[in-house]
Amino acid sequence: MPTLTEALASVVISYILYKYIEFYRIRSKIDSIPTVGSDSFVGAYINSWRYFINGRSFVKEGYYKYPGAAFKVPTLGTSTGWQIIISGKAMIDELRKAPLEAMTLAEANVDTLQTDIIITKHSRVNEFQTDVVRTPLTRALAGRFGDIREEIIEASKIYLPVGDDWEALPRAHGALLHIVCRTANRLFVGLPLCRDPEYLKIQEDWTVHLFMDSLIIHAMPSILKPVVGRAMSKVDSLMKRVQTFLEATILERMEKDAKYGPDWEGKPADLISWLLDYAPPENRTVEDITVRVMFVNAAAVHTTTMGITNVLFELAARQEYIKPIREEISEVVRTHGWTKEAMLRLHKLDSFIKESFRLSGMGNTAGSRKTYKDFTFSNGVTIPKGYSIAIASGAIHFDPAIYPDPDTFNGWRFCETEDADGAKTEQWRNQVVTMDPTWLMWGVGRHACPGRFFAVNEIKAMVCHILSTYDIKLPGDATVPPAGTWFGNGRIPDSEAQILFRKRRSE
Ligand code: HEM
Repeated sequence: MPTLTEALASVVISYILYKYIEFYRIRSKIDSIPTVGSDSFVGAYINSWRYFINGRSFVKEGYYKYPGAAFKVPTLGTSTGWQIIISGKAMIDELRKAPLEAMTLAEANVDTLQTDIIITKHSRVNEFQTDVVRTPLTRALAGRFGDIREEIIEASKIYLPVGDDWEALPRAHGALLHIVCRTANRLFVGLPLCRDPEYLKIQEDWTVHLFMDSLIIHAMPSILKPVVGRAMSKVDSLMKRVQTFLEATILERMEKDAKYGPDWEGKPADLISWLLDYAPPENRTVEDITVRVMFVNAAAVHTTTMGITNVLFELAARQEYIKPIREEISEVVRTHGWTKEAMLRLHKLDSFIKESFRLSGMGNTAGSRKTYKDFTFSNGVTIPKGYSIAIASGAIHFDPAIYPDPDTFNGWRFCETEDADGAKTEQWRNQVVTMDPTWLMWGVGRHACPGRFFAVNEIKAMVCHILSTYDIKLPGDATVPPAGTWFGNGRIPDSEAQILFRKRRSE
């Protein structure tokens, strides 16, 4: 009879042996793609943690070693344990055009976020909410700009200090998160729900739970994932709670649709109406619409918050930009009022935001996809079925051949050109929302971010309100913005960093 210790030891040894055989089986299918760092069983495991902490250096190394080609890095964030990364115009273009039957973002998300375990039946669904964001939500931005601006102003009164003297806003990132979440939900679900503290807290928190839970599930032995992973996740109960907030509204809208047809008088122009308009019959349920409202919040809230936080850190650190941007705002608003049209004409601010996005980044890679079948690029690189692929966006955004002097912040990089004699001409090129193979903030192709127009309008409207109402600076008059933290492929702004505010005195 083996002792308990012997029995446990044999379970552990069998598990390691199984992982060892599995590792080489999975790797053998992508052996032709070079690895950054070690690709041995132990070396790759160590590197997957190093990639989690400092993925940027891996992507940069691969980008310069294998230009226009593919390389792979070990990662904790996919079920194969590998992330294949590509660069070069031709490969990016082929990924952009890859058919949905070959690879999708949704499948990459199912894998990275372990949604089959965490949100089970809602994991692999018809993604009509993407069409809703792309079309009716984006079209409504002009008509609902007044509401968006009003919510920014009202939320700022609560979350931003407004004394005559400098006052620190501790954890600026957290305060901005509340403003962004309220503003987004003014558009998504309207008043009064967009100001309900419990509803907002869930919308702010649930995405964080999803990310953290998925990381823990990736680290578990496969056999435990479905039961332990599911049991520990709070996401299901949060979804049920949001359903109680939305149920009466969704039912009332469905009733009115049934009674008066789809265009009844007084129908609110919000996410709930648009989702019901776009939902196939089998998806017109309270539960399904609730889940979509949560998915859109997940896509919209933390991304936009990171964007505006980085922009404000840069502005507070680089005081010399504040005056020209304020002048531009006054001039444009004098002609166009507080409208979406005005936001479109803020060229200097647009360039500043784009440069802030480029330098502070948010992701190290973009255009994540997982393959449903083998996919071969025209240069002969094959991505086998079931593997994850992405573009080396972080390295591309710092490539000196594309962005001269890439490590230097130049807020006018995208709104000025310099001739051979160094004379500068104002010329607006490449807005922040415009995509191309060298500007990958929004991903690529059919999965490219459909919410980018809303995100940029919201960020511009927030900057306009803040610069018109307050002076801002960093503690100690620092001229370098707070550094962010990298986790795997993402960069999170310093959540402890402060911004100082006072009632506007300067021009
Ligand atoms: C600064 C803010 C934002 C950033 C940086 C951002 C970035 C991205 C990126 C990189 C993707 C994946 C693209 C790809 O894989 O090719 C994406 C997808 C998506 N984003 Fe955004 N996003 C932002 C804000 C928003 C907002 C405000 C919304 C909604 C109103 C939104 C809705 C979506 C949706 C629905 C998708 C999925 C598209 C699909 O599956 O085809 N995003 N976003």
